[in-house]
Amino acid sequence: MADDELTPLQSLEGRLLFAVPKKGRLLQASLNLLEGADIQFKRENRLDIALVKNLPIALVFLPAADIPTFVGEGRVDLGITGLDQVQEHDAGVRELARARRMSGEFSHEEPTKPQGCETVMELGFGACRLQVQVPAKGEYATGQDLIGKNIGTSFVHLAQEYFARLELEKEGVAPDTVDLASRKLRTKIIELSGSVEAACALGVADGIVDLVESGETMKAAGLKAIDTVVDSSAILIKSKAPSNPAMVDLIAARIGGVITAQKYVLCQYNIARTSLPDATRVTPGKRAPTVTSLEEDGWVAVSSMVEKKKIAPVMDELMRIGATDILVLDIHNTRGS
Ligand SMILES: Nc1ncnc2c1ncn2[C@@H]1O[C@H](COP(=O)(O)OP(=O)(O)OP(=O)(O)O)[C@@H](O)[C@H]1O
Ligand SMILES: O=P(O)(O)OC[C@H]1O[C@H](OP(=O)(O)OP(=O)(O)O)[C@H](O)[C@@H]1O
Repeated sequence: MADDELTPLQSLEGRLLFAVPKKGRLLQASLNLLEGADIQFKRENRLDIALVKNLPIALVFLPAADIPTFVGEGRVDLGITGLDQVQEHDAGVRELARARRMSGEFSHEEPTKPQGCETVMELGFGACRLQVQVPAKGEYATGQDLIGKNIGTSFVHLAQEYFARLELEKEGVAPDTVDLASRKLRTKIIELSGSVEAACALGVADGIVDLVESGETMKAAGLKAIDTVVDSSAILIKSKAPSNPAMVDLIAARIGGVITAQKYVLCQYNIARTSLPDATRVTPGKRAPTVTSLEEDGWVAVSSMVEKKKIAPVMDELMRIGATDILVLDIHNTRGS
């Protein structure tokens, strides 16, 4: 039977599973990355699995918060999610392990694959911070002031660890010497699944632990940040035992190429050979600039990758050292750079 005659679930056999956020802040940038890496697929309406046409891969569309679980348990080979979600998942795994230790319960079921996920690379989008926030006009100024209070959050495990540390610090105990979950938290962590910023105004919480990007939501809700728990951005993660490591490397190389292309431009110009040391200083390239002789004696053409965000001052500097015919070109894709 041909692949297109099978239902997606039937034809997953032999395919690398790649989890992609099914909605929300990371969806569009993730789809752009897949397109740049020439991962071709058609997502049928309401189906969360899509077979890739040109590679032995199946995409699985999952909530960003669940992707670390699927990858960490080795059910899915690769995934795109936020570092905040990976850290929250890891904190949950630590908590479960501690709870099991404390109750004397040990799992007899040995996992068939190594557990946990590894970061392959940062993806250059989805930058945000998980911050402790309190009413801007209220009495709380530090995390310590919130000890014993009510905290609203979707990141319950990270919040629990954060306040466990603060409580230990306050008692003068070094957090690293104590099992964080082996003691009862005085601070009350209240799990909320969205619109966390409303919790203080509505009297549910004294403070919250929530994501901030532009700060607009926090400002509109009359909150201010008093501490940062995680500095996050989107990452590519892989399972510790992927089904096809060579395919994981291929996808990672393709995605890496797209990210580099998005981050850099190619700067080309002509310059007197005597000024080449200055030029190399201004545009060192990722490894070294490419220098070609020109027909005109004493002149060379230089070509070098420059970070997009630095290109304007670099062009100013090139003009200053006597470069001419300066061109800046977009890079469509890269590999091996
Ligand atoms: N304001 C933001 N700016 C940038 N990235 C964000 C922002 N909010 C969240 N993120 C990133 O996107 C990830 C997914 O968040 P998002 O709110 O889009 O999830 P979701 O799956 O739609 O869940 P929910 O239904 O809880 O909102 C976060 O874990 C974080 O890494
Ligand atoms: O600093 P800002 O740029 O304003 O972004 C921060 C907001 O974005 C996220 O929520 P999202 O809009 O994804 O909705 P949610 O509250 O349903 O999670 C986050 O939980 C904040 O509420």
